Amino acid sequence: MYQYLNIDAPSSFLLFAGAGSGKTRTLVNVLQAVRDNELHRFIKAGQRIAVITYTNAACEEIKHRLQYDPIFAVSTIHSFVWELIQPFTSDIKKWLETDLRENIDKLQDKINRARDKSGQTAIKNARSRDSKLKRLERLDIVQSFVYSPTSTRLTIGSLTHTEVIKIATEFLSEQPLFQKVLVNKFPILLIDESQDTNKGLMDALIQTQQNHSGCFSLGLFGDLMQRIYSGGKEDLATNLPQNWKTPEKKTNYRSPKRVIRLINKIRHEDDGKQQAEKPDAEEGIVRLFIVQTPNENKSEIEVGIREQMKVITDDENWEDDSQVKTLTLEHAMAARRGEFDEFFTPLSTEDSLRDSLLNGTSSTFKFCTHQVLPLANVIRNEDDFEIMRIIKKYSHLIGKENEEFFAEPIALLASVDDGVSKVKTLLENDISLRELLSLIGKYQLLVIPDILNDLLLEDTVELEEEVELPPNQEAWDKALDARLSHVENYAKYVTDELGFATHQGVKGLEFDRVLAVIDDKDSKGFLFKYEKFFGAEDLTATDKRNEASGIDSVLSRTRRLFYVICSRAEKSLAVVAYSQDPLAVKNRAIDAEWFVEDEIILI
Ligand SMILES: Nc1ncnc2c1ncn2[C@@H]1O[C@H](COP(=O)(O)OP(=O)(O)OP(=O)(O)O)[C@@H](O)[C@H]1O
Repeated sequence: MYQYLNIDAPSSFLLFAGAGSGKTRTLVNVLQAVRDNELHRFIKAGQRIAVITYTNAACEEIKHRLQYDPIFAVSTIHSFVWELIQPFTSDIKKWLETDLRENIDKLQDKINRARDKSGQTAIKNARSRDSKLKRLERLDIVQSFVYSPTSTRLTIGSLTHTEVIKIATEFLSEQPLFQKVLVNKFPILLIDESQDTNKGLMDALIQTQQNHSGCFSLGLFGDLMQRIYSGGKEDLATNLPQNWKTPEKKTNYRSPKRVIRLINKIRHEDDGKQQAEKPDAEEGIVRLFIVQTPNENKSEIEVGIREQMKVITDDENWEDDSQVKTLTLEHAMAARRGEFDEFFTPLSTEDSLRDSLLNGTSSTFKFCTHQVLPLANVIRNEDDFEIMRIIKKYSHLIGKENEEFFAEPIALLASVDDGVSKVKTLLENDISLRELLSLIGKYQLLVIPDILNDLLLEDTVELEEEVELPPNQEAWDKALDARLSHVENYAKYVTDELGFATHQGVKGLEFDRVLAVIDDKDSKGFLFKYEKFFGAEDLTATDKRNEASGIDSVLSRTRRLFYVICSRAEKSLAVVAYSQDPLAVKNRAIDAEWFVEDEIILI
């Protein structure tokens, strides 16, 4: 594949291959080879190699494997296109003006045609129109636009995630100059997980490649069977330009034989592509546990299943939390099982906090995870050196810039000491975040962000009347009552150190032992329905029609997600299906030849 990236005679290619076939590994190896052989040419020409991945975690992994060499620009698709469009302020402004006007007209039209002018929908449309009008009016004063893939704070010049993709797509499709900017800057562009890249943008990139085929190589990696998000280019494999290469990879290097047989069977109902085992593959073990619902003891049941897996596989690690990855459909389900729901649930119900809660990026979350928890930890361990380092670094209490410290250093250090020992006593119990922060605030061991500080003060201030808190603060007010252990588990969850992840979040990852929990009732989503897929719930006429005519539907989406989760296992796999009709699930699993009778355990 290295030869495709020869910048004197580049080729473009699509490497679509099944799970664990080494796509990501190939991507990294090929890039290392380019760097080893052609580095000087790129540096001389002031050019870089672009790599687009689907998540920030995947970005980090690839950057790490490429030793953070600056010749590679590794980013998510949003960050990548933002970097490209950012200098074009006046073009962005023009695009935004047209887009806002079109949307305002559309909304106005809907409002005019609404039968009930004071109904919920009409009111929502009017609100949305007004906010767009306001944005349009203030467009003139924007000096430069801003975009952050992680921040949810919108300022007057902010662009949304959708907008940066749309703008880049339109610029690439309609401005030859913009295509030139891209290919001059990045003569090689590789996209991992390209099955989920926005369709319009993908078309524009392929068009760009066709117009610059002599000096630009576009390489796409992915697997249509692992398409989880809508909006991707479904016909990517069947509608490629003729001069593209389509190398194949048929071996699964990740999973043991039994898992490969299972995922081959799952895939058999979709595009039918099958994988072979690597020569030294182990046999591996899979089991399907079916649990009758409703059931209130899911956590205990899953602990029991892990004990059974330990015996079945003769692998002690099934009992060790850190050695098993439990996959749930939603974060909320992981939060309950991973005991971080007291902190997570109230914050996750607030839309404006949700994204930063999941990637742990906002300053208030960081305050909790990077200041409060480490401080509590070193106080618990009586690590005096670290205690002082953290307090000094974050509190501004100890140092010449604090007049109080300057005037009476000994008294102040005594107060810090007092505070630390009170915190230590408090930490002997699983106290709430509120209790801990109150004490930290009282002794000024850290600088508490305003949003939390106001909530801590509330008890002591006599309020004349009940004040309604803004939604953000209300959510934080509830989260402050979380026990500290829940905040600690949350911090581990967002850094992937807790043994839980979501079905959608594990694309591209691999784990020795996977416990995949299938539980529609506990999830609020409507995109995936395992009960239907497993035959425990009737299909609607539309489901049947879609399935028969190959239209993407809840069944095909669920099948692909099932393929993704089962294909993460490197040694053994336990699928736990909570169902209202265990027998139907069992029959379907046997009929489809996913599992044999001996591998199915009814609970
Ligand atoms: N040729 C190879 N020889 C040995 N091991 C390999 C080879 N190719 C890949 N592997 C190993 O197999 C595992 C899966 O590889 P990789 O993650 O690159 O696959 P992938 O195709 O990107 O998978 P997925 O689509 O499921 O994310 C990794 O542990 C990788 O190191």
